[in-house]
Amino acid sequence: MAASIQFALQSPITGNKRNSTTSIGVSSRFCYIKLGTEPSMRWVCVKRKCSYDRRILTVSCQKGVTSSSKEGEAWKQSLDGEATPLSVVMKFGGSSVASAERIKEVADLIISFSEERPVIVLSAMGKTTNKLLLAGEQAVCCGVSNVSEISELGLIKELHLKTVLELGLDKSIISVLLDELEQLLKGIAMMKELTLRTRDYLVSFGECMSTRIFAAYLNKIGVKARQYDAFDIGFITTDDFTNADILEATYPAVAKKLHGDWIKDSAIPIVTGFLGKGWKTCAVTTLGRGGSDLTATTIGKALGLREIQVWKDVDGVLTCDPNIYPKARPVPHLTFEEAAELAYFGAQVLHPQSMRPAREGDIPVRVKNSYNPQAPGTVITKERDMSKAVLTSIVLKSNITMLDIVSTRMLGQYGFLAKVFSIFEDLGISVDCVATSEVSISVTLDPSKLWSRELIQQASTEAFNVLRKNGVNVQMISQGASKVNISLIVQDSEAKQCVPALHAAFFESDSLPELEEAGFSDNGAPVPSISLL
Ligand SMILES: Nc1ncnc2c1ncn2[C@@H]1O[C@H](COP(=O)(O)OP(=O)(O)O)[C@@H](O)[C@H]1O
Ligand SMILES: N[C@@H](CC(=O)OP(=O)(O)O)C(=O)O
Repeated sequence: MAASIQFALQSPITGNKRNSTTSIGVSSRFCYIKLGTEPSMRWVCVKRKCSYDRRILTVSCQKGVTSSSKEGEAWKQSLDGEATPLSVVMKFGGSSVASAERIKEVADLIISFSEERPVIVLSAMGKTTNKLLLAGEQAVCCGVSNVSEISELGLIKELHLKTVLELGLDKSIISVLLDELEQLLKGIAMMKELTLRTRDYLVSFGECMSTRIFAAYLNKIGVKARQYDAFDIGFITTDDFTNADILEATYPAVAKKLHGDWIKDSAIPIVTGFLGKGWKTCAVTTLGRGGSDLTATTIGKALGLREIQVWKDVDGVLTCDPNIYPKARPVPHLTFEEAAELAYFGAQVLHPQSMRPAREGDIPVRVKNSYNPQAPGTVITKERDMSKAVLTSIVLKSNITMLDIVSTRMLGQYGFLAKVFSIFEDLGISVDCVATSEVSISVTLDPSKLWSRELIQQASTEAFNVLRKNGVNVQMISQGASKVNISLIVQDSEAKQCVPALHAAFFESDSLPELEEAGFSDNGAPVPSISLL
């Protein structure tokens, strides 16, 4: 099939239409078009079914979103007209690859899906990322000569070397990285500082080692695999170290590399989660904690895959955090919007940004349990049957700050809210929930979006009743435009008791558990929000 496409592009700025023959590449479901020749113009991804029409495409160009034309050209050459045979991406979190035994189990799981031709994304083994960060903190103050004695460095070495040994692999696959890691820690000790940039480079050792070990193990047992560092295959990000955003240029570059290599010599790609490369600095960046989920959905969208699988240590997305309330149960279906809200409000199970590429590519995300693969898990799609849904899940977010602004000067005035929010903007503080009256505004400060739908009335009334019966004073309620969330703000000291009470009311029997008498401290201290999704 030819993949050269005629598009009449309409400039979003001038409104002028201009004919443009934009040669592009296609993946199995998408095609990418580069708008303009300047590097600052963005890639646009459209559904492949549109790609063979001559049609007007109106697009908005985002400032600051960049793409390299060189990559686009190379990508075009490799993908022209060809659908990728890769079909799913499977991401395994730290808990799924925490030991040699777990790695063997995950390898067996992948082999059992061999007809899928998967791309594998891995996080660092177990709690390695936390240990690397602690080692970095210790290096800042321990002195160069004591770096070898840092306890976390010892634990990291021990875990990885033991794993390599138990899997029957050659330790040379990680020994260079372990030496480099120690050198880096000595550098930190010498400088007596740990910048955000260095922090990202430091934690990257976790994913770099886990993927090398896993690929080597698959090859050893006769399953052809190829290891990739995400920062070397086109994961191009902003330079916001520790919390970088993926840039549009990533999609064609990653698709080109993974698809092209597969076509030349098919081997299961094993990709480092969580990592990218800053587009200006070219340094290693990270996508925020838990960012491997986002790596997986980005690959899913780039290649237009059939499904994105995120394998965890729980039976899917649950009705609440099982660490707070063990009776939490799996939620079988969620929409992208609901899952994103859950994640924004702090449900640790998914990375807050990870739903965006899946939603844009309309690719189902399945959250599964690598310890219990038979469990159906949670399927996240664009739409689901909402006819019986009242409440989906409860998230508790601690230590948010609530600010009450009271001024009689607001009465009958205009522009007051605008002034307040411009101050937050100047300070770079994102506002979470807002409630207003004629003379006051209450805001909670943290990132999120909120909703309203018919059922919200029922859900919020019932939630209020549950909390009132249990003596909890709701300080603020907020529902916003995204239609999938209500937030109730209560005192920190009462928050953990609210979750079982709400869970029992909405997901269990009719009888409600009584909360213990809780002292209300009204001292304006940070309060948590309970988000009811
Ligand atoms: N609503 C929720 N549903 C499922 N898990 C949750 C929820 N809220 C918090 N969690 C926690 O998230 C953990 C899974 O996420 P994460 O640690 O990122 O997994 P992984 O490292 O395997 O990717 C679970 O073990 C659970 O403790
Ligand atoms: N290892 C990184 C990235 C990640 O996604 O981890 P996990 O999948 O284990 O949450 C972290 O701990 O943040």
